Amino acid sequence: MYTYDHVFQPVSTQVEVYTTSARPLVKDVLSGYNATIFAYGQTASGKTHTMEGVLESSEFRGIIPRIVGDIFEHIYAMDANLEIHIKISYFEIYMEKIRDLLDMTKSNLPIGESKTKVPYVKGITERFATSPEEVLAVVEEGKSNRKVAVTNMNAHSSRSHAVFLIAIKQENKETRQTLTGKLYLVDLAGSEKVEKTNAQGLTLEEAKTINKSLLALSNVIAALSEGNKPFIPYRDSKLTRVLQESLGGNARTTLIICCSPSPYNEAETKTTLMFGDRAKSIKNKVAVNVELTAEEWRRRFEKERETSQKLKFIVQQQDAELARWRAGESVPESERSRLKMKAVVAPTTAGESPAAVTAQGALGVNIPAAGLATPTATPIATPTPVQTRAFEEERTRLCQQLDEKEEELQAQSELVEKLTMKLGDIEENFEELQKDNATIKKQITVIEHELLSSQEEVHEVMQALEELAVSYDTKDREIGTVFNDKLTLAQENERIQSVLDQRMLELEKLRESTGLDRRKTNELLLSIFREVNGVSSILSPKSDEWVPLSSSSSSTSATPPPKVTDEDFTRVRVQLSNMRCEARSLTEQRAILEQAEREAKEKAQALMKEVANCKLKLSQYETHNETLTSTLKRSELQKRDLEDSLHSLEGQLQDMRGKEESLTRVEREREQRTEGLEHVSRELEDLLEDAETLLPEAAGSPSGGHCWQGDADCSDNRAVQSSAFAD
Ligand SMILES: Nc1ncnc2c1ncn2[C@@H]1O[C@H](COP(=O)(O)OP(=O)(O)OP(=O)(O)O)[C@@H](O)[C@H]1O
Repeated sequence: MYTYDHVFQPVSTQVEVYTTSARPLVKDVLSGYNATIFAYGQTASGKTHTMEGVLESSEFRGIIPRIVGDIFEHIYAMDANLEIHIKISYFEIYMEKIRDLLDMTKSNLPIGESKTKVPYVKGITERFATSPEEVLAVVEEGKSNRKVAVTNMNAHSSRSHAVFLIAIKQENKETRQTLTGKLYLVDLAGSEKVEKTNAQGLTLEEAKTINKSLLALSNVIAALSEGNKPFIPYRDSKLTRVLQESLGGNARTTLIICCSPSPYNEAETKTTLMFGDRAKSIKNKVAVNVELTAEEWRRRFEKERETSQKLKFIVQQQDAELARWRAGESVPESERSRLKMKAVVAPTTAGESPAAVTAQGALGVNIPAAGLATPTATPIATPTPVQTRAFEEERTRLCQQLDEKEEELQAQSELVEKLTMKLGDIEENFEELQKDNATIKKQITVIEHELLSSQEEVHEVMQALEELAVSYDTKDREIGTVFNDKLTLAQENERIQSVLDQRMLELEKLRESTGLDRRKTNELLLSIFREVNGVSSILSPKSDEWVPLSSSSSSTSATPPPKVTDEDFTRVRVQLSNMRCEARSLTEQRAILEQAEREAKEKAQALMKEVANCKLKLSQYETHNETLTSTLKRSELQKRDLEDSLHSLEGQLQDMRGKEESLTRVEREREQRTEGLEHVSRELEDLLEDAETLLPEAAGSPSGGHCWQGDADCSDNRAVQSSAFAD
């Protein structure tokens, strides 16, 4: 169950919404009150439609164009004695930055505080307007600037709070009295949940910031609705800080909550309804922003003084009468004091400012009547000439005192103003310094991280270098061993080659000698065969005659063979047996030689194999050697690269150390500056405290003429509100 002042149906028209929720504020603003209209709700629920609508359409125009029209209508019908100034500002709060929509160069405006502790946007553009058209032109300008920002920075219309401010200052040309009313028209950012939008990156940041500022708004509203909270967290976001006056302060505030009827948005709708319900219970403390002229203050002071003198006189008379009664004297009726206190202090509405009357009439705000009327109902005893003179002297003295106090007060106010400004500047500087400090700290952390990672990197590089050096040594040793092996192999190869050459020579010789032996053996065998042939021809069974072996066919018929004797036979037989022996020994020699040849061949083959093996090994070693050499070269290159990177890392390390030193220096300087600033701000606070103690003294003196908000001694407790105009 939620409670609201009014609920509009989906079919409600723009006129209905305006007439019910916004129109009553027009009179309030023109009577010197502050007013605010907020539009709250999730994206696309109709906030902009409600606040702006379609500017050009008379049917679909929203609150802004309608209220502007009404304000001007009222102004046109007002007293000609009033001088009216209308100033317009238009800004948006996006990602906790205040952007001036009437001057795009102002993208991060600070928030300041007026003398009366009212927050305002420092340096915001204020445009004077003399007609509704001019105001609407400013609205259009702001809207188009917002569109430019939208296209430049991704669509953020629904993610920024747009604040349109109309400040109306009325000055009575006769009395110089001024009334100031401010009207804030706020189109809040969409209040949807982050998870529902699937926001990521910048959008997520935006959503978080919006949620943060809307959370700050609901926290402020919650704290205000509880009513007994000593602290209201206005400073938690720029939105609540800027609109501090509108939230539980001096403003008549209307909150329009826009809800979606879709079941999909049930959660958001419920939150929105609860937000509105809670906001409903807040009670603002409204007061007219009136500035009294010095003349008005003096007039009131004179009145007060007269009353006090009369009262004093009555008291004196009554004291005297009492003394007489106490002394046992009877005071006759004719000498008794006839003055009644009531008659002197009887209130009257005469002299009350028109603004206060309007305020009472229109808003029912309990503003006590101002001033005291001269008593007319009861006659006052005429003072004696001595008393009159004394009064006159007293009056002159009091007037002088009043002038002095006024001057003092003026000087003090100026001093306070200056000090406040200085304090503001110092606070700004301090904030900036704190921001710088935070940035520097972040940078230091980043640099420290970088330094740490670089140190780790250097460490890793050093380790890698060490490992490389170790592997380099191992490889070097391996290469040395391989070189030695290669040398030994080459020597072995040479030795084997020489042995091989020797064996080849031996083989050659052996071949030659075998060839010679063969030839000899052949020749011998030939001669033996010849001889055997001769012998066989001699011993041929066909004839008993010897046929010479060499000429058996040709000389058969020519000469008869000689006669063979037994001796010849014996000789031949001996010769034959000798030849047989010789042939046997030769055959044996031949077999030995053939065996030796075979062995030599085998040996040669084995040697050849060994040589081939050696050659293979050599080529393998050479390949291995080449691989090792290339690995060595690569390792050397790597080593050189690593040395280079080590050098550059050392350079970086030195740079970082330099940076670290400079950062430490900056940090030290900053600390010194912070200390200095703190010292200055302490001094300023002391000064302000002194000034504050001096101010009430000055204001509370019997002749004090200024009335400050909340001053209990003041007969008229209407707030004296210094507005942005005064700033
Ligand atoms: N009551 C209504 N009648 C007709 N159209 C409406 C109404 N409310 C909203 N719309 C339309 O719905 C659309 C979204 O509304 P609008 O832009 O006002 O939403 P919003 O809450 O301001 O959104 P955002 O948070 O994105 O700024 C607009 O096209 C608007 O014209």
